[in-house]
Amino acid sequence: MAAASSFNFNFAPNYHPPPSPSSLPWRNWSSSPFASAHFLLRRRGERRAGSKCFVVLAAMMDGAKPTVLVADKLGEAGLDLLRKFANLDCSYNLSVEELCTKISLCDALIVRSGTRVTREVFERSGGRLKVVGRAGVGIDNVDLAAATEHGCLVVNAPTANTIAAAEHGIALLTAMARNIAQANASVKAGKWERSKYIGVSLVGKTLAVMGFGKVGSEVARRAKGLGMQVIAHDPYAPADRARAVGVELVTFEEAISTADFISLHMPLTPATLKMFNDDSFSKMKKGVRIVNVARGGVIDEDALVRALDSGIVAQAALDVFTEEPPPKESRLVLHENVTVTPHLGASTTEAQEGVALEVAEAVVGALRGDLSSTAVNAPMVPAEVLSELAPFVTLAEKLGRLAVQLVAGGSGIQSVKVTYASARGPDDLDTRLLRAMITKGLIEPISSVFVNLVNADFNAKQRGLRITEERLLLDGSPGNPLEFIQVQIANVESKFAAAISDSGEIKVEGRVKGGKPHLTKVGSFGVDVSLEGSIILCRQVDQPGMIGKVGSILGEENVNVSFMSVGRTAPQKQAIMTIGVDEQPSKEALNKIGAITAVEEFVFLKL
Ligand SMILES: NC(=O)c1ccc[n+]([C@@H]2O[C@H](COP(=O)([O-])OP(=O)(O)OC[C@H]3O[C@@H](n4cnc5c(N)ncnc54)[C@H](O)[C@@H]3O)[C@@H](O)[C@H]2O)c1
Ligand SMILES: O=C(O)[C@H](O)COP(=O)(O)O
Repeated sequence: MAAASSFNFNFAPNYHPPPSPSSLPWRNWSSSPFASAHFLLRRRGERRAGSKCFVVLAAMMDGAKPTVLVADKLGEAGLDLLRKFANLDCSYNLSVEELCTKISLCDALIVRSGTRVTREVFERSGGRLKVVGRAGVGIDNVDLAAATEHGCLVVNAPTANTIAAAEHGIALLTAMARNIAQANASVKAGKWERSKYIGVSLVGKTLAVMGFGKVGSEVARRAKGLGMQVIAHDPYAPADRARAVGVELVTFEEAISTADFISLHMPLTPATLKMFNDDSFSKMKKGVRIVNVARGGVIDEDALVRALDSGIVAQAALDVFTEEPPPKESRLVLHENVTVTPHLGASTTEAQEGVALEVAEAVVGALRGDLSSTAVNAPMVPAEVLSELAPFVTLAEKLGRLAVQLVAGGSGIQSVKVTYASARGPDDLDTRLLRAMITKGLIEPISSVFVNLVNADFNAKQRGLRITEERLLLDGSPGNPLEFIQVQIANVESKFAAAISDSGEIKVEGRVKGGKPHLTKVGSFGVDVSLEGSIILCRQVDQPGMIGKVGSILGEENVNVSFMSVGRTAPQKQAIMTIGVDEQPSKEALNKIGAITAVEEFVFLKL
């Protein structure tokens, strides 16, 4: 039984709502099975031990210490850790031009929300920048698409400031309800306005938590402790997680129309941009109070001013703004019913030490090819799965390399079909890594780009390469993750005609035998060679003495033959000889092989 699927080229970054949360395990860390785990980072196919996950990255500066630019203030614990491993350049408040000038000398960049990491930054890095570390949660200040296109890993610190942000949300909620900021200013101005600052009670009121992730759920817990009725809206949060906190998940409309207080905790994405606008304010209960410790951009700030003026919104307490710092004359900031703080949600001593360590560990890990847990623009595979998949990862890349080298020059490759034959169901077999490695194998021999797990899909898309994946569900026990992988390139000519299968595509198939990748089929011919070094494929009329003839031509050239094998259709008919060689034979030697009378065609393939 085969289930075909065309692969989605877009390695969607976290925070860009996917169709289902489970399809993007690298988003929404609190609810992900990987939340507190470490992830394995890999460099150029070299495997390292790790406890949980895997990301391909080529970031190690062999020998030399990497340079890390810290562009926003970072806690000392993080800086100390970074110093042990890298040359640190702590330069704050850089202009765009200063940042772009420095970046070509840096292997990693660490920022908070104060620095925008734009496409220009990646472009001007000239390929040196391998990791961007965001010392915090929100990655809306990092151009993830550009990072991915440049093969640059983005990591964040998703957990260390959760409690600080939740506490700040509760602080704003209670301060707003009791006019603390306004009353404080009034007393300090020499006034004593007790009747002006009568507040509202929280107990028994309905709080709608918009975005039930890490911060939202902590706010919900605390609000319940204050005696509030808490409902939540989050299209991607599991209902059972909400139920466990005693919170009902409701629709957006229901949340905003029934709440006395609304607290915002979603990321800023194209989907959430200005989701609180004239239309949504018009559906709210008159006198609603709003807290925003998420991102300013989720509110249309002009619409909020109108809603405040009309009394639909009685009060707002805001830690974040569309533009930070907001303009001095901002009507919103100056509004008497608005309480503001300068993006202080994560600003506790504890949270800052925490994020600094969290991001420093992630960046150092990424640069070293070690453990990290927080990649936001790369898929990951659990380590236990990785250890099983490792030989198939090598096989996948080599099959891609072989297949593309079999294409005759001038044929444009557009369509590649990958078949995974396995007794495991799709839920038990994560093929993203294999697909990325096949893509790497397909692209690298014919281009100068370096393809890694971060940018594989992007590079495929750039080249107009459409890769479809098919699963062949085999009977039997799923002990092995895969029985074989097949790569087929359609609508092309081959420089080795025997590589064209009966159905007209270039076809190569491989299996893992004794932990080693083997090529087991070329076109319709069964072969069996270990995929090491390079290989010569020879189609010949099956007859005695061929191995000896080819062996002596290579021997004269001092080319070491690691193996030879012959697969034939029938005795005395056609056969394919596969010869493994450690060195590349000269053109003359290859021509001599081609001149052997029985040889009908041959090709030299580099692995
Ligand atoms: N003010 C601060 O200093 C501060 C500190 C920490 C976090 N934050 C911000 O708070 C927000 C939440 O952080 P977090 O750590 O809880 O992130 P999170 O990823 O754990 O949670 C975000 C939640 O929002 C949900 N969501 C996505 N789209 C949504 C939509 N359209 N409607 C409703 N929910 C949606 C997601 O499913 C997720 O559950 C982020 O914007 C983050 O940048 C601000
Ligand atoms: O997304 C976050 O983590 C918060 O907004 C904190 O941002 P900051 O690191 O700039 O304080």
